[in-house]
Amino acid sequence: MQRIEVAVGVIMDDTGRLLVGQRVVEDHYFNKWEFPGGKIEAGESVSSALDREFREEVGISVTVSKPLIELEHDYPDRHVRLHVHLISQFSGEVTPLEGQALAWVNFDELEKLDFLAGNQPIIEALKARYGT
Ligand SMILES: Nc1nc2c([nH]c(=O)n2[C@H]2C[C@H](O)[C@@H](COP(=O)(O)OP(=O)(O)OP(=O)(O)O)O2)c(=O)[nH]1
Ligand SMILES: [Mg+2]
Repeated sequence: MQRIEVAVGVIMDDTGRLLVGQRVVEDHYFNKWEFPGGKIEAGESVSSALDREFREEVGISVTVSKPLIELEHDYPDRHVRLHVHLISQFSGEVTPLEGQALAWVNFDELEKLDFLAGNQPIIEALKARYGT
């Protein structure tokens, strides 16, 4: 199976809450929570893919981001490599442009969400860095 390269962005607000979205595509992962992002197109860097995906899905332009973690996960129907960046600067207003739910959640709330299975290492990395 082909490995899909994915750019994923984590934004934390001033109070330590994280931006999460709920998937709207009606595939196996319908309604699962994720960090916004999407597939990296040919010739794109992670940063430019992030900026494009956040413009399309969340209505903001990503101006500064840095790598947090890179990981691979095998789902039954697809293998993904997630390039996860922490976004520290953006412009525009966060807006759910694809009809998806978007929410700002703290770590306690994050743990209760039905997240994509591949995301546990991301959550662990965030807790190691910011959690109590
Ligand atoms: N955006 C995102 N994708 C994730 C996360 N965790 C995870 O395993 N994935 C996987 C699920 C998908 O197979 C893939 C992302 O692809 P996607 O379906 O969101 O791609 P896309 O936004 O480009 O959407 P499309 O144009 O193909 O419809 O990465 C995550 O936290 N955020
Ligand atoms: Mg997406």
